[in-house]
Amino acid sequence: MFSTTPSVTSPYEITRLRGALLIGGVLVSIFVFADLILLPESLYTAYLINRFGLQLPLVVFALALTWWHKFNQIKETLFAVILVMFTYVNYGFLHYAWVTERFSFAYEGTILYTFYCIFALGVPFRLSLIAAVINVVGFILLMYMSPVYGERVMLAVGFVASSLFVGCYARYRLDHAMALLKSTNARLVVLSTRDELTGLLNRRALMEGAEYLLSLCKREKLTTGVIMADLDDFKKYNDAFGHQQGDEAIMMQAGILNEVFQRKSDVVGRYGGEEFMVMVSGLNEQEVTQQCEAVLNLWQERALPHAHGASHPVMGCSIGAVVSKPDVKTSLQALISQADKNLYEAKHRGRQTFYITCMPDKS
Ligand SMILES: Nc1nc2c(ncn2[C@@H]2O[C@H](COP(=O)(O)OP(=O)(O)OP(=O)(O)O)[C@@H](O)[C@H]2O)c(=O)[nH]1
Repeated sequence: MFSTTPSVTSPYEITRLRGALLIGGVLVSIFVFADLILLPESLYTAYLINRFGLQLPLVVFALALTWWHKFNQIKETLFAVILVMFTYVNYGFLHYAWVTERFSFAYEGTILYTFYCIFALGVPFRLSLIAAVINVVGFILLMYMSPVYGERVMLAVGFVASSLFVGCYARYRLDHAMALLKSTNARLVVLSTRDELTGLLNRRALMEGAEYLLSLCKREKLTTGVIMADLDDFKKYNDAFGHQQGDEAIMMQAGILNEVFQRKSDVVGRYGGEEFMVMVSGLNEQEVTQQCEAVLNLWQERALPHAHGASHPVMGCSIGAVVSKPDVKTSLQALISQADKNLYEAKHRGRQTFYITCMPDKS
């Protein structure tokens, strides 16, 4: 049956990630100039190898992978792995600078990398936490091997550990808010497109779906059928058995329509009150006739006793249908109006029957 669920826009997300990776590469390069001012010249070669030979290629590698068809499936894990590798490459230089020159290279990059991967590249909470734990353990081991910051070692460890975990917690809150937003959105889509009683499309979504199917039929040169079904003597039924039981008959009608019109492309909805509309595609008059008969037969099988004084002893419906080979001028309103006329003809012919015509009329 026709669905109105919106699809995910991943091409935009990929473009955004490419932009974020490019900015990441530019940031690394800018920091190179800032760092070179502070570093002793003897460390230049090691530093440049570390940045341009190891860190930057990691960014380029991630950027190249964005063109891979499986990138979407691996991107979160990839960015988490890159975060750890990036950080450990930096630890390598920190260690080297200390061992060779007793130079205390800054540790703040560790925090910046984590924030960049978590927020700009979107590494989710669990992977962020795993990466943070690995990076904090690495930092503690590094401080154990080379006390780069002297008596401020504990302060550095505390600062790195708390910053990384604050980042992870913020990611957790963000993931939670996003999940809530997603489920609320999905709920809103259901509320705005579905009829509460029957679960079928409501009038607005029905019209949208029907317009869409009609334009598809025009483009693909397919026939289209509009079927209007209206419960018979429903006022009498309501008066005799009450509104609640009346609602159950309406739900029964929805169930019957769902049973008969099962194709994904079928547009099935509640037109209003006890009137329903279905739009089908690619079927000829004979096939639509069979579907109308199937609906009436299923009502007969249900054998739901009708109110005293109704035109038939059991509940059923009348159906008006129209089949058309639409052209550019064919409008949905014209099809509905013809199906409605046919419905009243079916009512006029004694109810629990159908009346079908073709548009334009073949006779
Ligand atoms: N229980 C219930 N009744 C509804 C609902 N929507 C509309 N109705 C009732 O459906 C009845 C429709 O009555 P009419 O338009 O006179 O049609 P009818 O009695 O079915 O007569 P025919 O269509 O000529 O066979 C009204 O009494 C409405 O109150 C609903 O959601 N639940």
